[in-house]
This record gives sequence, C-alpha cells and structure tokens, in this order.
Amino acid sequence: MRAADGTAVPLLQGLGLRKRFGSLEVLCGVDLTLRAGEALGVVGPNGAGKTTLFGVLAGALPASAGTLHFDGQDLAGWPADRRCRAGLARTHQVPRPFLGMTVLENVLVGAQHGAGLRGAAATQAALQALDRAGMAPLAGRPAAALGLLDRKRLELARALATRPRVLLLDEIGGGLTEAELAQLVALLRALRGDGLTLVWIEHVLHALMGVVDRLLCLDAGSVLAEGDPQAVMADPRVRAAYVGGAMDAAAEVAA
Ligand SMILES: Nc1ncnc2c1ncn2[C@@H]1O[C@H](COP(=O)(O)OP(=O)(O)OP(=O)(O)O)[C@@H](O)[C@H]1O
Repeated sequence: MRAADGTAVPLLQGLGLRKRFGSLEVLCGVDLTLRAGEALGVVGPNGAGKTTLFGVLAGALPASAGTLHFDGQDLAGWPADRRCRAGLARTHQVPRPFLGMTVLENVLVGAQHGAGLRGAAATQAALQALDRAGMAPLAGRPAAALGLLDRKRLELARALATRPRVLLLDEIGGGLTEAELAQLVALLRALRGDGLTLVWIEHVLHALMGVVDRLLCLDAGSVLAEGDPQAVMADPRVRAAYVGGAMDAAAEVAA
C-alpha cells in the first residue's frame, strides 16, 4: 500500500505504545515500524517487555496508550480474533497444543478459529500450513507424542493456518539443539522467501541473526537501540543491558 505522496505505507506501525499493569509501566512508549516482507528481531533482557509488546500488537492485551496501524487500518478496539483474521498471527513462548488431538486437528483449530475458515477451505489451509512447517508426515500423530522441535513446528503451523501476512514469533528457538536450530532457521528463511513478514523475539541470538534484517532492543519497556543487527548488538548500551550467556552470544555475533 502507498500513501498519497507515493511512499510505501508500513505494513505494521505502532507509535508511542504503552502498557501498564496497575502501577507498573511495562511498555513506556514503544515505536515499531515494519515494512512488508521484512524480518525484524526483538531482543532484550528478561522482563524488558517483549512478550507484552506482542500481546499489545496481537490484541491479547489492550494498550494503555499509543496507536497501532496494520495495512493502513487503525487497530484501536480490534480484538485478537479480528486482528488474526486480518492477517496478524502470533506464536506463544510455551506451545500448548491440544494434547488429545492429532497434529492435523490442532492445525485445523487454527484455520477454523483463527482464520474463520470452514469445511474444505479449513482443511486445505491446515494441510498447506503443515506442509510449509515441514510437518505433513506427522499429520496423524497425537500432539502428545511430539518432541520439542515438532511442538514448536506445530505452534508455527497453527499460526500459518490462519494465513497471516505478519507472523509474530515468541522465542521459538528456546531449548532446541544446534541441529534443530539450523532446521528452524532454514524453515523461517523459506517462509520469508514466500513473502511472509516476521517479527521474532529471541534470546538465541545466532539463530535470530541468521534470519532478520533489522533488530530492535527493548530494555525496561523502552527501545534502547534499533537498526542493522550487527550495529545493534555492538552498541555498548545493548551489551550493558545483557548479562551472562546472552551477552557472550551477542559478543560473538558482533565480533
Ligand atoms: N499480566 C501481568 N500482570 C503484571 N505484570 C506483568 C504481566 N505480564 C507481564 N508482567 C510484567 O511485565 C514485565 C515484562 O514482562 P514480559 O513477559 O513482557 O517480558 P519479556 O521481555 O518478554 O521477558 P522474557 O525475555 O523473560 O520472556 C515483567 O516485569 C513481568 O513480570
């Protein structure tokens, strides 16, 4: 979409986003702009407000202040299901599939409840999502029998079944082995190749850096730095905000 002056309208744009829980201000005026086809990484120490930001973007949490536009539409007052149907999907940090259902049945829930599809259209969207997530051979397997990587893939497939334009990924890399991370990175790159726009919260920085074009670092609810991933990770304020292993990984990546 283009503005009257010919410039591209951002696909997703939040300005001055704030979120309070009682007296605790968790987001303190966050600006976020995403162009179509872009992949933005979101990093920051524990408790920085990253998942809360996703909640505000996806409509699970009402913003205390600020504006949010998706594809030129003002999302104020739009509940999560309406945002999802408009093409804004998310995954959750801890995948919670319906354990008594098969993989396909879980993904069908995404197609039906997330995208509002019915009958053959829902089945087709679910099968396509399973295929994109590399899970087609596991369609009939009970979700309870899946290992961690496949649970994460299932979470991804459930979101893909809603046919998103923007996918918000919350720490999908956590707990995976290096070999599994490599598979995940290849999968996310392929989704990008299909034109999907991504926002990815991740602590596993080397995986994140293999996918994103731009990084945004949150600290205590504010944007500490934003821009070229290497430059953001080399920023002394970002390095100071990290501790322990994440800092080591950041240093490696930035070297
Ligand atoms: N529903 C809530 N009520 C009160 N406080 C909350 C609520 N949700 C989150 N918080 C607080 O908001 C702050 C930010 O939490 P959030 O989960 O957004 O951080 P995060 O950057 O995603 O952290 P992590 O990297 O550990 O997942 C934390 O102090 C958290 O305890």
